[in-house]
Amino acid sequence: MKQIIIATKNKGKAKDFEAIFEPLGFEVLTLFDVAPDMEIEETGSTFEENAVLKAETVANRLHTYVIADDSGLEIDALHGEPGVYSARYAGDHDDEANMDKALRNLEGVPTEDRTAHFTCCLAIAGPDVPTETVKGTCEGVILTERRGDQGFGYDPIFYVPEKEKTMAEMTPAEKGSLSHRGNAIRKLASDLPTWLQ
Ligand SMILES: O=c1[nH]c(=O)c2ncn([C@@H]3O[C@H](COP(=O)(O)OP(=O)(O)OP(=O)(O)O)[C@@H](O)[C@H]3O)c2[nH]1
Ligand SMILES: [Mg+2]
Repeated sequence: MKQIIIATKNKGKAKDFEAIFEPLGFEVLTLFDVAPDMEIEETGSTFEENAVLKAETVANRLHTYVIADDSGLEIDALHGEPGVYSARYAGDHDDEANMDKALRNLEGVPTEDRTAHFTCCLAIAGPDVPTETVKGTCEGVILTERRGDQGFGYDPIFYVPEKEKTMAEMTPAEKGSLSHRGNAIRKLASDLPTWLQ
């Protein structure tokens, strides 16, 4: 089976990648498999800068092709917060505290003003090629309480009107069919055969 390395330590993200790449015949490896000691400080101020930083750091270390994902939630009524700080909004990778903070900051905001979107920037870096990036987005509405137990991050409060479900009420495959990550991967997919032999 072909292997693809995702420069992530987020197990929820890894599951999202597996739901999309496994049906295409790829085994998904993460930093836990290939470089568990690596901690990359995300010093960029945009999703793109952080995705490139993560992909190039790991590609330089391993001398092979690597994909990195930098992503986050932007809430319109909060002027784009939490944005690049999504993982560390209230506590470092504390999904429950992060959701509580978003809900608190949106208290009293009516449904029609609770619009938000997820963005996913993917960077693919390799030893002898310029790094490429692609972006995918997904539009939704922030609920007032959690619904569903799938996914990760803000999925239980991110409602997708077309599906009448939160992302946490979808299977991994259904989330992948419309998510910011799925949309970014589909843009990248046409390049994959030449990048990853
Ligand atoms: O509900 C969600 N559904 C998603 O599909 C999703 N995608 C991103 N996010 C949020 O944005 C942060 C990314 O930050 P991030 O790109 O730095 O990743 P991370 O730090 O979690 O892992 P790594 O890949 O850097 O190792 C994550 O932690 C989450 O809070 C999501 N929340
Ligand atoms: Mg991170």
